Amino acid sequence: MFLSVCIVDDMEAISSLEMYVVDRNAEWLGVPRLVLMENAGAAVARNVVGRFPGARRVLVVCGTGDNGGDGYVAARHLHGAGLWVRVVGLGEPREELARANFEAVRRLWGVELALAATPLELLALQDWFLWADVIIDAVLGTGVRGALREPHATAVDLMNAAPAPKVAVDVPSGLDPDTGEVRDKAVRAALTVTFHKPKRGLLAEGARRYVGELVVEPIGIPPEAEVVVGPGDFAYLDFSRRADAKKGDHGRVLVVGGSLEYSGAPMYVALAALRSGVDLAVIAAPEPAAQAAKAYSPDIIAVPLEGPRLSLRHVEKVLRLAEKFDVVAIGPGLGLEGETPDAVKEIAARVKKPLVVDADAIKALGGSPVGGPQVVYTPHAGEFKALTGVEPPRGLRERAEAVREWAGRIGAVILLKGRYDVASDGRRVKINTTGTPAMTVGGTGDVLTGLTAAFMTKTRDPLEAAAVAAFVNGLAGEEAAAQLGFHITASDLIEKIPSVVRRYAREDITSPRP
Ligand SMILES: NC(=O)C1=CN([C@@H]2O[C@H](COP(=O)(O)OP(=O)(O)OC[C@H]3O[C@@H](n4cnc5c(N)ncnc54)[C@H](OP(=O)(O)O)[C@@H]3O)[C@@H](O)[C@H]2O)[C@@H](O)CC1
Ligand SMILES: Nc1ncnc2c1ncn2[C@@H]1O[C@H](COP(=O)(O)OP(=O)(O)O)[C@@H](O)[C@H]1O
Ligand SMILES: [K+]
Repeated sequence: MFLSVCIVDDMEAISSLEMYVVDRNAEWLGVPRLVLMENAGAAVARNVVGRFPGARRVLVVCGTGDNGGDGYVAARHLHGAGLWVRVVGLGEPREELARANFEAVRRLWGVELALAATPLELLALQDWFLWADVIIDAVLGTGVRGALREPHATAVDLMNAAPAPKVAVDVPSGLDPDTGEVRDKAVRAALTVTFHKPKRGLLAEGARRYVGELVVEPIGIPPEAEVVVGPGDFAYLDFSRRADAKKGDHGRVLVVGGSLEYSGAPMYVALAALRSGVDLAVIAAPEPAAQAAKAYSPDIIAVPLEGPRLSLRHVEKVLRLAEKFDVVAIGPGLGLEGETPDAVKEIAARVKKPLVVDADAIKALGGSPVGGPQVVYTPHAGEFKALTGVEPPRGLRERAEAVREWAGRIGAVILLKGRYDVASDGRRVKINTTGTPAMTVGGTGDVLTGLTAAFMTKTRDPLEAAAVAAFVNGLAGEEAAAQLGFHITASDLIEKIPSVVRRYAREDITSPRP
């Protein structure tokens, strides 16, 4: 199966953030989150009946988030299996999924449901905790933040004080799902039923006394959700702004590109970066391209490099300039004449900034690619061959394996563009499925470079920056093509970038800390 190549072995632990991303991307692939919740709750019910066959009386303690939602689903299934079920809710859920399952339980006259939003109200239900043969802990899961507040803390105390074995939903409440640490207290479960993959904290040293026996239950997340780029991946990018922000806080991109023959490519990169939400996009280009950029748009600042093409005599100036930027994109429109390849090599080797290497710069570096934790190559198939010496395989499985292998060898991120874009950092693989054949028009790769550089100012994870850039680029192309058919230009993509990003990114304005 193709995707087994890309998926880390299924007992691999994941973080709560990775779980959130997979969950949202499964939804984008068409698996409703309510289905995931139903499968999760049903898995809990199945394990309760399976592991405690003598149990008749079950108490389910539900928080106000989706962990609680799972609890309400489990309550309904256990009730349906003929057990005597009582439910304590620590407040009415706000989220629609948990709310839907809360409402479903509330209407079942055979299930006793009590709401307890304060420690006192919980203590009034103490006999329910003593009544139960099994207690299901559906208070907090991967959404836990910080020290336990009330009435959650009292709920944990009451559960731990009760003699009945506890079954934790996804994560024992109070345990940090990523580190396994317990800040003040946590449910000591006999059994933890976690979903899809174990959260890293469940396997941590010392977590066992809270986790008890661990069961990992599939909940219907397709393997593609592990590798596809989707709305969940925006969680890696920070688009928020502080009310007291100043120019440059939100990213400065330097584009090293252009030549006597080509002036448009670096402009596309700079304009795409600006539309992606950076504060400054500056082009360092040979004079003809710099003049063209200045003439074309007041949004672009162009620093002229004298002569018709990038040469060794420009290297020091470009390196000095780069110090004032967050990310450097090099390649579009440079050409490969004269000293340009050597100048590219020199700049790539010495620039101390996150770097996006595209187009002619990939060819210039071909034989001796530069690696680095913040280096991203964005080749199409021909440039991939120039970079690695091998044709990218045609099959998606083989393509993903080749990109992962070469990203590992070079020690950089490679985003191989095509019908499906395949990105890897040598370990993880991301596959972008958005886009349209209308995008074979010139310049769409430059737009992708601008998006990638811009997003690298929003995260420390260059693989995610490149993956989300490909996702946005493809959707921008789809939206432009929906209007214009196969007559789109790269400029049409740039115009669509803001609305695509705003659909998925959280663009909060955070009030500055006093
Ligand atoms: N992702 C998936 O694929 C699937 C996920 N699923 C399930 O969703 C769970 C994650 O749900 P989730 O994100 O709603 O978080 P969850 O753990 O319910 O807690 C949020 C609530 O707790 C509260 N709260 C937080 N910290 C607190 C504290 N210290 N002390 C007190 N309260 C605190 C917080 O309140 P707030 O901070 O918002 O005021 C909020 O109300 C996951 O573990 C799994 O079980 C399944 O359906 C299957 C598919
Ligand atoms: N046939 C296609 N279907 C969907 N998207 C495509 C297709 N061809 C290219 N793209 C997209 O167009 C963008 C540029 O790709 P490509 O044309 O290979 O680069 P360049 O413009 O550098 O030659 C990428 O985002 C890629 O995903
Ligand atoms: K829990």
